[in-house]
Amino acid sequence: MKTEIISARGVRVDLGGRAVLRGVDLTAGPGQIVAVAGENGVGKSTLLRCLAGLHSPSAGHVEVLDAPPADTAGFWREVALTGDEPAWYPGMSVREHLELAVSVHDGGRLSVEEALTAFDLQERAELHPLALSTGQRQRLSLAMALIRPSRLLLLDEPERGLDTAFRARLAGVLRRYAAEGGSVIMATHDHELAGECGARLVTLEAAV
Ligand SMILES: Nc1ncnc2c1ncn2[C@@H]1O[C@H](COP(=O)(O)OP(=O)(O)OP(=O)(O)O)[C@@H](O)[C@H]1O
Repeated sequence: MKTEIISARGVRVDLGGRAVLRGVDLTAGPGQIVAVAGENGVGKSTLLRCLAGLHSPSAGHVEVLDAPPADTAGFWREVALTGDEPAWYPGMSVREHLELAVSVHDGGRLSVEEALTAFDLQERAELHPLALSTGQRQRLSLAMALIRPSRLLLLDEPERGLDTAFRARLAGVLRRYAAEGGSVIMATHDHELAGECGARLVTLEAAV
């Protein structure tokens, strides 16, 4: 029986006429957290986008949940991606954004109150997201990904804007997600976060 959630072999991605990724291998099974590290520009975000079906590899083979990743509704029911700040709905509060995530996905992994507590947003729940600080908005982005059911989280620099105390707390949130059988691939510069999550570290080297 196949147990891998992600299987990427010999992946090459070309952007702007040059290879950004070349010969990249990555696997992850249920309950595993993988931290993808490497210097600025080495291709971490590109790899995540490739796993999300948003870039096609020009060589190699990628399977996510037993099929090539595809930007389809069925794929996004199983996979949550965070990276660039999402567009927030005008006139909707933090709480309403979380309620929306639960209703769109037919139920939550967490209740809205649990998510507000886990991401320390209880006192900001009635504000519009743009009234939050940068780090608080990052916590909301992560809460939107974790409140809904999924089998795979693709997180691009989840530590962005977070203070040290919340980074430690995030490690606990991700460990719990993995303990429930979910897989996490995160691009990160934060080796401490990766260590606290018990993540397997994969360091990308510049494609030559
Ligand atoms: N659309 C694009 N067209 C051309 N080149 C691109 C495009 N997107 C990214 N690149 C290039 O691909 C390389 C990898 O970018 P990527 O964002 O994946 O790096 P990264 O490892 O995530 O970097 P960082 O740590 O700074 O976030 C960079 O040199 C970037 O300039």
